[in-house]
Amino acid sequence: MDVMDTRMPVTLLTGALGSGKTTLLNRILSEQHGIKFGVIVNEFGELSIDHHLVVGTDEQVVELANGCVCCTVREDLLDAISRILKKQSGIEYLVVETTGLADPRPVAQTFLHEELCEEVRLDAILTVLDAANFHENLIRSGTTIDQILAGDILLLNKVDLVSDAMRHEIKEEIGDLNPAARLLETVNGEVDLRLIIDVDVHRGGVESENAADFAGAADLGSASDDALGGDFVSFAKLSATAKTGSHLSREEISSVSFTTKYAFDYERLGEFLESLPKNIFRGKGLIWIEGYDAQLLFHLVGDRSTATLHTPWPEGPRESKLVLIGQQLDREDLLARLDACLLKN
Ligand SMILES: Nc1nc2c(ncn2[C@@H]2O[C@H](COP(=O)(O)OP(=O)(O)OP(=O)(O)O)[C@@H](O)[C@H]2O)c(=O)[nH]1
Repeated sequence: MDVMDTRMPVTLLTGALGSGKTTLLNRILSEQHGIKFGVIVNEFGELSIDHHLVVGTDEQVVELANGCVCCTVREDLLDAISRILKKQSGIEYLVVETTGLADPRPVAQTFLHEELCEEVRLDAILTVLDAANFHENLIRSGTTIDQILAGDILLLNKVDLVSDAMRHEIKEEIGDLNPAARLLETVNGEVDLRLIIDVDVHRGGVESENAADFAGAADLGSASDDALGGDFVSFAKLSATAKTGSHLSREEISSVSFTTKYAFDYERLGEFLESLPKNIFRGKGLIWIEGYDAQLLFHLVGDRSTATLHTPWPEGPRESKLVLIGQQLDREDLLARLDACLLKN
């Protein structure tokens, strides 16, 4: 990095649903590094659960509205970053976590926009890969390949869940797809932060190797801007329109969200979660179980689910939130079955 470069570095954190992005983010935020991070999270599904799971303070964490950041909410991203820059909150470094379904390339393009490029610089695109669901994710969504191709650093996470032979096979496949990227293996996102954060300093001036691609893309963006009266928002809208309904509807991926102020019955909820259909490959929830003072944190990734006691419920009325993501979901059936797990009397 140029020693005079005072722009705020941005790490773009991407990777398939449930690959371990929030786990890594929390690791980054929790370590003693003396850097004040700002975080922007974007989730797929109408409910934000990550917002409650990220360890930063409210002031540090900005949540983007529902949507896939690569398709529909790039304007929000631009606004969110501009607000962070204006706030003078002392934030020195920004991490943007995209949904697991986002192509990071158009998101990265946002940082090259003239409104931002003098104040922020893309440090690296960090792609988290789920070793346990590597092939399933490749088959399920074309964006998994986009995420691998775009990554400057690839973290092969969850290596604890696969055999050595499988790990080697996956590493070879990744190497064939993106030989230029730095490939690191991790469990629960445990990694030396110097290898992933502010890498152009630590690697001696190597800024995002894929940035050149985005520079080209940004030029294209400017050309469209001129045609639209030089207004980036219009360009973003145009791209959004062009892309809306593209990859998510083609892949028939959707989400069902459920919130309730009633407590769940432990047994009934357990039976429901164990009998989830195979077309649901991601689930996340913070759930109130009758008789428990701590929130139950539920995660489903592929065919593996965990339920652990999280932090105690804050004072006041309790509200459970659950999101299920999959292909060709039977929304009415899922909502009715969830409702049947509640204790309403
Ligand atoms: N066994 C194992 N589990 C992991 C590892 N990393 C993360 N997990 C678990 O995987 C689940 C999903 O992790 P998250 O960090 O929420 O994944 P994410 O990529 O943020 O998920 P989305 O926001 O839905 O895309 C959680 O239950 C984590 O505890 C790992 O290396 N090994």
